[in-house]
Amino acid sequence: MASVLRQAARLASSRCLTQLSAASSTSRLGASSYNFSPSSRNASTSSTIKVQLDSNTGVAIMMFQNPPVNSMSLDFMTEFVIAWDKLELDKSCRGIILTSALPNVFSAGLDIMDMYGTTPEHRTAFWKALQELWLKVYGSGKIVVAAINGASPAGGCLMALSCDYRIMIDNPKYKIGINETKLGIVAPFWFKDCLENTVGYRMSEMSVQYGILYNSAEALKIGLVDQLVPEDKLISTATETMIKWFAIPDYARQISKAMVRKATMDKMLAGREADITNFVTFTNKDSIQKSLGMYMEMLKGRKAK
Ligand SMILES: CCC/C=C/C(=O)SCCNC(=O)CCNC(=O)[C@H](O)C(C)(C)COP(=O)([O-])OP(=O)([O-])OC[C@H]1O[C@@H](n2cnc3c(N)ncnc32)[C@H](O)[C@@H]1OP(=O)([O-])[O-]
Repeated sequence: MASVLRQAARLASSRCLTQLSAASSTSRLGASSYNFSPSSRNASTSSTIKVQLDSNTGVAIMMFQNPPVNSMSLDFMTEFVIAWDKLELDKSCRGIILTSALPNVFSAGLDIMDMYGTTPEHRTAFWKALQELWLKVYGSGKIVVAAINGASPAGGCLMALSCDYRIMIDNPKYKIGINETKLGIVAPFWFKDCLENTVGYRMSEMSVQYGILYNSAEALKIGLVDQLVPEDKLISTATETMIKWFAIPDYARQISKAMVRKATMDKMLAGREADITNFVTFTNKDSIQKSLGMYMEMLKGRKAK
């Protein structure tokens, strides 16, 4: 317990855990009384991340708008982390909903063009940015809900897995999963750990090897998402869910969250440098560059058909 408390304190001092006063409890709110617009303010400063914070409810909605498919480029991830840090520092924000401002896609995962034909220096910066983003989201003391409104493969799935609760639009055309092997590449251990922590060992073993993308109903069945809703109910359900979570005292919930996530966080923090080296060495290989190039061709060709 002492080490968990230390970790919670460390996260707090590194701004991952935000100390929120019990006085900010939203017991004055009920899901039915939720009304976003009057008190919401646009807290966005970036071109690819739009943030709307309702200071009455404490709910922030962070929308990805990096057309065409919200791929996680170095620029996108840098802007994400800047926007995230602002929310972490904002004491009026108690929870964050991650969603997409684009139709049909939550996020297409890592931007393949950042991995294909780029220098090792660029890929080092790219991977560091991804680690940073993940550490912030996974280690956050705020309540984080993914409102998955479209396709969410690979890095998009990781982003959803890093949240506390996942709500997906009930539509079989939207797929989610860790599909890296289908591209001829390997998801790092922390992608696998997040999946395993969520759906269990056997399901992860199958998923990561076969690179399975699950439709919404399948994702619910294996526990990869927690709830399915019609499209027009996605944000209202995410907000109502958040408000229910607000009823739990923050401090107790934050320490419990840090305790549950500690082993996964520690593994990454201890292996960060090695993980970067692994990624850069792996993506230096001609065979991997060839696979990435072929995959990009396939994506572009699919569109041409
Ligand atoms: C080793 C480390 C671990 C790796 C983790 C990862 O996340 S690896 C990533 C694993 N990710 C995947 O496997 C997902 C691959 N993507 C998809 O499956 C689909 O794009 C979709 C289902 C997300 C959306 O379908 P849709 O029919 O709505 O859209 P569309 O298909 O027509 O594409 C529109 C444009 O976007 C382009 N583009 C797309 N994705 C990426 C990308 N990641 N990056 C860059 N660009 C991408 C696509 O080429 C096209 O460009 P164009 O021709 O306009 O210049």
